[in-house]
Amino acid sequence: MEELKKAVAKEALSFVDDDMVIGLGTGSTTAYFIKLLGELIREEELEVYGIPTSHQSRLLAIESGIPVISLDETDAIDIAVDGADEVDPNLNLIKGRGAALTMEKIIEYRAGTFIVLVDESKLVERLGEKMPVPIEVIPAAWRAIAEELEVFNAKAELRMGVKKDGPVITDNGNFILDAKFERIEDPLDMEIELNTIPGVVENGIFADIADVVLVGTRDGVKKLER
Ligand SMILES: O=C[C@H](O)[C@H](O)[C@H](O)COP(=O)(O)O
Repeated sequence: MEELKKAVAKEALSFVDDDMVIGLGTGSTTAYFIKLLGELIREEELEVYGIPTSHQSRLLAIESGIPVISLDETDAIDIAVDGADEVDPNLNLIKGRGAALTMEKIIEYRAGTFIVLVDESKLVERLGEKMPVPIEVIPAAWRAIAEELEVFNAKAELRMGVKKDGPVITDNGNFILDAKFERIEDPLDMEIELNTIPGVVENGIFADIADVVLVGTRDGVKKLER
């Protein structure tokens, strides 16, 4: 599995050019990309800037020698590269296992080309088949929102910390609800609908924003495009 992640990360380097501003996703697959991007910048003396989507990607980018900037320091993001938890046949995604979904969506929505890196185990027929939808919520509203999600036939659990007592706190200081849906008929509709609940900051359905999905398979890297 690690080999497949490395292979897609390497393939994503073919989208990188000099003078680019690149959105840097979060997670184990993107971590390979960030390290390889650092090497490429050094070897080819590129003038490339990274916009991190989390503390994780920011720290790793700095460690890898990638100059980092923030969203308000640039007019345009050329490409963004990130992993995903599920990808459906229309290239709609579930993201947020690492609780970084809000900043990821802010940056990837604005990128000229959004490139997703996954291994073949992430491909599903229908979103929500295997993974819950992570929802970032204002802490004071978590219980009310969890109850409201029952209207959508979803069972929500408050995500708890590992090596920390109590709930996970996101980079933005919020909680995460993991919502297991019985069925998500229309990902775009559901994405919009969830964000209308007061107290929801953002949800992990990324409908209609991936341009390219690079899939690591045992027979090599496959490229899916919208
Ligand atoms: O918040 C985390 C992100 O959405 C990750 O990009 C996603 O969970 C994929 O992570 P990984 O590449 O580690 O499977």
